[in-house]
Amino acid sequence: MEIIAISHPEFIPHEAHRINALFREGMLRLHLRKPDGNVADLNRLLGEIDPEFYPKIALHTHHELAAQFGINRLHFPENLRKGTPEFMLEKLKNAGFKLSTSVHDISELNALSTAFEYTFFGPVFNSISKKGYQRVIHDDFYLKNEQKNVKVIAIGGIAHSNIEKIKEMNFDGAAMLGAIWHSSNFQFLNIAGGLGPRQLKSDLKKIEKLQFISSQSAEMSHLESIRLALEAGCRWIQLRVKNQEEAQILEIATAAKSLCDSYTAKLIINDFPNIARSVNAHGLHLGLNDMPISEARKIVGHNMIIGGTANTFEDILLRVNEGADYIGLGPFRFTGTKQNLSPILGLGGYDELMQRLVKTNIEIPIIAIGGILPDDIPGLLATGLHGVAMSSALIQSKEPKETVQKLDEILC
Ligand SMILES: Cc1ncc(COP(=O)(O)OP(=O)(O)O)c(N)n1
Ligand SMILES: Cc1nc(C(=O)O)sc1CCOP(=O)(O)O
Ligand SMILES: [Mg+2]
Repeated sequence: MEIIAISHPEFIPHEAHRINALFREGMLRLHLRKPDGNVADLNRLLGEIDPEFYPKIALHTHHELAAQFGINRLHFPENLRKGTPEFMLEKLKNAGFKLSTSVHDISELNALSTAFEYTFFGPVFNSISKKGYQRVIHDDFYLKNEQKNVKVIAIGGIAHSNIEKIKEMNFDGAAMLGAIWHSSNFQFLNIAGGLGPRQLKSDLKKIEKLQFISSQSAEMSHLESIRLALEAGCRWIQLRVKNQEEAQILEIATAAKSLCDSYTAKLIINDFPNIARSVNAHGLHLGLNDMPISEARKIVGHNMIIGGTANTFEDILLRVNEGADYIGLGPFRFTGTKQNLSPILGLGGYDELMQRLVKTNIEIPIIAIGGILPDDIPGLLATGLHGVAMSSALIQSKEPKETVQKLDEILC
């Protein structure tokens, strides 16, 4: 059963990053349908969508943009189909385009050109998004195979609650609009959940709420700091080595990986995508001055977690658009652990940024970082963030095990 998403008919705030996020969560196809949208606005929106998703996008209007963006899916709304000669459709198909169309009268289904890969048919239920758009079939409808010339995708009023019904009616798939964009959340995730990629994501890409950042001092090496954190109970370790040759960092990372493996903890490598890949780390963390996340993705692949640093709302949007799996947002207060700190956020800064995320429906785990002490955590969690990353407070704790136990209780 194919699930196809249809864009909101108007241009909506932060649309590109919502679309990027939906694709990353497992959306397999998006029909970009902006009936009144002009070519400049559509061009701008496409420019903001991650190019890796262009093969999954079908254009309803302004087909002339397909060549510019390397898009090979074209949709022919009913009127456009009726005005396009068969030989043109065949020519497009033979040139490698995948064509789709829309039908509202059931008798037209088996007369459709086989140049089309599939057609939308509906509304099968009363539409959620178009008021007064009433269904054209009854509850006991069954689509016979001999009625179809091409695959038939049900459209109109599709939601989580009726998707099973669509299967029973023998449709080949379902297209959703209102259930995605009229929800206050990324409803698609709930509906598409369990279809594959999202399941994979939830298992492999779980972000721990307590993250330890390694550090080196006259008293303690990176590996010793990692052992201290592991023995205390931390299960998410970020190796953050500064001012050393890459070959030496690789050596430390290799030892850190076997140490983490022996405690079944996750190792995240700071700054170095190639080292993260070489040691088969669980994740990679990149700052705003490091390699862009989209480039690092090409090195480490899609299954490795990539976290990105942010200090402002604009940084967060950038990280979401780049495909970050979590965001390290900081600094909370001054810390000597990192040089050249960004402006300090304080509790007020987290509160304001978290509220903006809720208002714009952006969902991504946010990890607070920078000079955090155990007593800061309840206040930080109350802003809605996911967890915290700490270095000095754990290393300097007189009783690291008790401290981690206390932190786990607060964070769980
Ligand atoms: C969880 C987490 N958040 C932020 C950072 C900072 O990364 P970056 O901005 O690249 O700075 P350096 O750590 O490289 O100095 C982090 N490491 N982890
Ligand atoms: C690595 C790092 N990044 C920060 C940022 O604000 O981006 S603050 C920071 C240091 C975290 O260590 P501690 O808990 O000792 O302050
Ligand atoms: Mg960095």
